[in-house]
Amino acid sequence: FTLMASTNPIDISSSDSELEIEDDEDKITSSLRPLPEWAVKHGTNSRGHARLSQTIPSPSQTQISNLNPSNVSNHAQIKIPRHEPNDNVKASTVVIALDDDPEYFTGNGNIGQPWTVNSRIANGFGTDFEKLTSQQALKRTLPPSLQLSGPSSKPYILIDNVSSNLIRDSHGSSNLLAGPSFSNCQGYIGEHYSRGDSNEIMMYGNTSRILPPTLMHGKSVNHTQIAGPDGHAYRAGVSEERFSVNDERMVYQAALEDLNQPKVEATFPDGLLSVPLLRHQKIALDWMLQRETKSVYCMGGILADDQGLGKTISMIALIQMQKYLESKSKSEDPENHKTVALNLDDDNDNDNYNDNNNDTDELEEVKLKGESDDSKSVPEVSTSARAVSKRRLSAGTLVVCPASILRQWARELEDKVPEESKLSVLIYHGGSRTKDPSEFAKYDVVLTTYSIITNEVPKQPIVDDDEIDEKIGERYGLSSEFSIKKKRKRASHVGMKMKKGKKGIDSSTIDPSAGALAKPAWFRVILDEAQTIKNHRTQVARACCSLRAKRRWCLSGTPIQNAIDDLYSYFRFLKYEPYSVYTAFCHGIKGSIAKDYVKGYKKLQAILKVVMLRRTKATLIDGEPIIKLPPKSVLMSKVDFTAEERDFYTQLEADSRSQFKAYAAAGTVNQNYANILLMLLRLRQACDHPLLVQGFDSDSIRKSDSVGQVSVEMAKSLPREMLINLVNCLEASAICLVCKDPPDDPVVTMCCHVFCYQCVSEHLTGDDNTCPARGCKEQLGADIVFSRSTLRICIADGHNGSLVHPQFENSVILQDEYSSSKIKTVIEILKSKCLLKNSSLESQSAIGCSETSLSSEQTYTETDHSGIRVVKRTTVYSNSLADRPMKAIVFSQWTRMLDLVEHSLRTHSINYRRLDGTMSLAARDRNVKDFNNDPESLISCRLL
Ligand SMILES: Nc1ncnc2c1ncn2[C@@H]1O[C@H](COP(=O)(O)OP(=O)(O)OP(=O)(O)O)[C@@H](O)[C@H]1O
Repeated sequence: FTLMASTNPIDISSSDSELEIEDDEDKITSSLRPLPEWAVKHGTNSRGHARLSQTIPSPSQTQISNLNPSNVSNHAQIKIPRHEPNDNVKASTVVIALDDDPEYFTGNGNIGQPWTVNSRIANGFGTDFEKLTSQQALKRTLPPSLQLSGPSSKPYILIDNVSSNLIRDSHGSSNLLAGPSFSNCQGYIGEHYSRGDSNEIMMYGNTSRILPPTLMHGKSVNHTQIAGPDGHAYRAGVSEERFSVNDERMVYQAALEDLNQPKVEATFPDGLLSVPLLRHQKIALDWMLQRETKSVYCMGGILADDQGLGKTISMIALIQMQKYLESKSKSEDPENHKTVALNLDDDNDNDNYNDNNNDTDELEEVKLKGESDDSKSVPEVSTSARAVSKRRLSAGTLVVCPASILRQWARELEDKVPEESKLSVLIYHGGSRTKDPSEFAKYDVVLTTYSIITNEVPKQPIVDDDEIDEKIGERYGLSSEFSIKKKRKRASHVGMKMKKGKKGIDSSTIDPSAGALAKPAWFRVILDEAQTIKNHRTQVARACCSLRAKRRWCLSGTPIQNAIDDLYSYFRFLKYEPYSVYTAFCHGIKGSIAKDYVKGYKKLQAILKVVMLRRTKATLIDGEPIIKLPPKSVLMSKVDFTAEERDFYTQLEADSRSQFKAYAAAGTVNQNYANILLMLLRLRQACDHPLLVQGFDSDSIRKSDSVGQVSVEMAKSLPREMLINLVNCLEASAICLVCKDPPDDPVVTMCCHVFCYQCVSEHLTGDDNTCPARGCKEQLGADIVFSRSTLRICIADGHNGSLVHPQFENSVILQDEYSSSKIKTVIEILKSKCLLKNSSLESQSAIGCSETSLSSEQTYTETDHSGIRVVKRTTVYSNSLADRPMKAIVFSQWTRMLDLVEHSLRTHSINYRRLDGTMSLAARDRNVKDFNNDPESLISCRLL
């Protein structure tokens, strides 16, 4: 994902599907959004009520006023600008956020970094992690009566007693390692929401708002200081939530930040990458090379740099460097090279299994270098007699990532590696992917997704046995060492059994159902967005742990999202002994923290130090921030309704109130929980554009849905209770029952099982039409698989009263062509911030102004107090944004809103590209490329 000189966001709030009840609910909570009195007061469900009251800062009066037409929250948020360390930087970017969704500012993901524009952004709201969070949130909030129906849905993330209290933030998730961004976002949210302002477009620009010091870039923010136990510096950025000296999160965060960072930079030969590595990336490279070559066991680790610091490019540098060193050592000493280099049979994976496994020979093909016609730089396999006798299939580097960033990896490999040292890359994805594992040997890098790994690789067993061991151990006072030995014994027993009986863990080479990916011994496996495997009990985590690899890496900007347990899954994948054994992890880490958290976290710090490298944007190297970004400014614009829009909103609110009262009078609030959330959602939609509130016809459903018309027709014919039941099933289920990942494009079957649409679609058209849920024998068809939007729209259509009031039926504000107040404001901002500036730039270039360099490396010498001369280097970035063109990103939560914004963009001849979750990977990729590279476009708005 290509950097732009700076980026200003415009947010209209968006997710991939319409009418996101659970997102709405989640945001209500996460943003401390005031709720209307009628929704709060009657929140009779104890869980829901508790949660609501927790999140509402002041009681009813304020809440009511905030839903009054004059105070309706109608924000659009604009972030302005940051630029990246990229010489190719072409433009500045405005991010406009319509719909007041503070998730953009939670430091969670790339949205908080407008300068990293890539297809991940599309993922930010539509898929995996965010979805999971909101689904969980909804699940927690839904009354039991709404959760009973459908298949039992286990919570996806199990939070242990030890850690959940320690690290949950006010959103109930993540951010443990978020460093200053965590504090920033708390501060920001506190500041923003405590003011109770409304009807605003929020804009991040160079002006207006005085930001807390922690938000100011360019200031040398001392990270440890922010996290430090005295709390002073921290307080500057935190207005809503204050931490006591003894707050464990602070202790933990300080412990982690205090890790002694390595400082040695690798010497990276010219010509291997087309861009120079930044200093922190060279340091990462050196550290990774050390881990891969000097470490006796666990050859790899966790690169946990903050989002956007260039983990991908650091990894590509590692791959290139290893290839370079290999060819160098080969040319210098060909004989020695043969026997020493890269003996994949030393695979540290599955120790007990890999030795002497002659059983597998007959099932394996061999692709030793030299036997291949196309002997591109396949990692070399030792030609030692032992290795040859074992005849194991080998392959290069496997990168596993979410589907949404697969193309981005490919693009980075393409763009950042010059022609003369190109890496051969295979994208292992899609129905027509090869079934021949020997194909992998032809490529330096194979890119694939977590879903495919889950489908193709046999899973390791769940570690529950260990837990039993642990309990027994505790009961009888056995030491953790004893338990570990016991576990090892048990593991070797399993290994023996596998050798003989061909069953048990990692039967990849003997399990006929194992797919191609499970067959080779990989030279290196990289898990990008490794938090995907944070729950070690999930199939995806167990499948990743079964991959056979010599070197293993986890990349994650948020390595701990929920609990210390998250780390266990990485340790298990990395084979980081002894903590890769659950008992050792529990005794050695969780137990220590439970006993004395200060000491416990210090210990964890030391344990992590070995395998984890983490830097944030505020990390200093030799007193200098590792990356210098221009300040991010936030500008909030208040948008007034027109008289007609205000009438519309007032009427909608009145209808919603009376509907709610009717539920309350009938004692059916609990049963109508989903409807109540839907009513709140409608009110928010009305702030964007009244048309969003109107029901959609089947055409508009089909336009944004993967399910077909037959499904819509069937849904229309179902009783309302059944539709609600299906919605509940869909929203209570955090994982797809086929791939065991958070569902991508989730659908629910009539038998109440939830899948990714892609996962279940094979069962709609293939030979086997039975439901793929375990034990379910229901026949499936396209007519009984429903998407969320189909269900919600059908529910809403039969829901008199809360939709458009008859008096507005023919109103002009309900026309596609109508440009709502908020859309008008967006266009105004785009014109004033971008078009004006860009046209003046154009005229400058016409009179011969040259583009200034964005960054340059400067070397200078300093004499320290002992008289030693120290050579220092620093990268200087141009602070001037004035000479760069401006690009903009417009977010919305609703794809329908994107349609409406698009309409206005076209009307005003503003060039744009669209990006949303309904688009194919190829289409997304094309649009991202266009957005980044198209010199024609003065402004490209990516609508997410
Ligand atoms: N040395 C460099 N020169 C030029 N561009 C760079 C450099 N390092 C990183 N970038 C660019 O910065 C952007 C962010 O990098 P990257 O995606 O690797 O970050 P990341 O740490 O992997 O982020 P995330 O946690 O979101 O995955 C990319 O567009 C990348 O090409």
